[in-house]
Amino acid sequence: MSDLSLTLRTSFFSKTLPLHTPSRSLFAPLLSFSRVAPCCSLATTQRAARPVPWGCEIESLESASDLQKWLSDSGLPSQKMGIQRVEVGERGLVALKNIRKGEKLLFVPPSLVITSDSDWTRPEIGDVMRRNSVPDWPLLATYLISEASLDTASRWKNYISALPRQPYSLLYWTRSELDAFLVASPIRDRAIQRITDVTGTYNDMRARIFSKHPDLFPEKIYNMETFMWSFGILFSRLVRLPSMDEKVALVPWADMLNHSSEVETFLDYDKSSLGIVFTTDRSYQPGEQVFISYGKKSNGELLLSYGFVPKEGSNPNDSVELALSLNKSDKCYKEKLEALRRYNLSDLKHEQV
Ligand SMILES: C[S@@+](CC[C@H](N)C(=O)[O-])C[C@H]1O[C@@H](n2cnc3c(N)ncnc32)[C@H](O)[C@@H]1O
Repeated sequence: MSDLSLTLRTSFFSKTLPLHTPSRSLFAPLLSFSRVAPCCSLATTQRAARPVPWGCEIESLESASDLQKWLSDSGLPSQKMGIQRVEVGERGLVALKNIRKGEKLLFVPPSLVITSDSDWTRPEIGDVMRRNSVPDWPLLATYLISEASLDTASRWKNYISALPRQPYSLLYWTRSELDAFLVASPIRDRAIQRITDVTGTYNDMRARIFSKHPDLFPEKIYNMETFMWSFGILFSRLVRLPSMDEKVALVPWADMLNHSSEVETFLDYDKSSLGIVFTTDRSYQPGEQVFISYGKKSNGELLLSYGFVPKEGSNPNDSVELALSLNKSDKCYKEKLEALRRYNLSDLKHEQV
């Protein structure tokens, strides 16, 4: 494995963005979040990044019908849901017919899913990526940019046109916005770390690959702005599919589903129907928005990866991280330590206090 893949793995190897995996981390509940939620209007006041020349406005439905037509022409079976403007999440999938509890929906065939194994419209770019053992995340980020820049020559044209030109993402927040809105929150440091990781990954890719093949990777197309966009898309839409060997994938159509903390249903590959599905945990009437779960995440985690915060008080998985310390000179040190262990707080770094 080359240095590059090692460096990139350091940044992204442990990154998971499972729409299906409950999180066990605890983060501070950020009261200030609820003032930004649910649509994160801050997204419009970001650093002065040049917008990418593809995708659409985040609430746009213009490209949605083209997307739907292309998907059904390409093998997506007839759907009980359609893309509509919704109150929660700008655009979402809305029931067009009665949907029963326990029903499987979607059935997106693997041929319509983007993974690290997907064919590149320009195979010579994929060859360079493979030769350099680029890990999944930066590989998929580069794949998205490559296919987006090819416009109608890419088979993903209709999908990319329906992606937001600027996804809601903390990647676009300026340092002073992070300082102001995430004051005293651990999410502030994690957001800064994430921005540093994405920036570092782009710089590595540029130094070790892009600059060596300027004909394949012109800076006009492969630059910090397009990388921020593609990572913003990956953070907010990539799923890990347990039944596909934990592969990470972009699943067109399924990625129009918004999150609700009230539902407990996750995307996965269904071996019997050979498609990506989820099973409803409630019934839906025509006109109701259908939701999945992005995982049992706190408000802070949802903001960090998806750029939104649920309505105040609506997330039963919201949680707070409390930093506790225990002093060895405390005369009740032993008893307190035992009590902490009893409540599974044993990862406390009591040795150092
Ligand atoms: C997988 S996409 C879902 C489709 C997206 N609404 C669209 O129009 O492209 C995830 C993004 O949808 C939005 N979203 C999802 N669930 C939401 C919710 N409960 N409240 C507000 N925004 C939500 C956020 O912008 C998030 O980054």
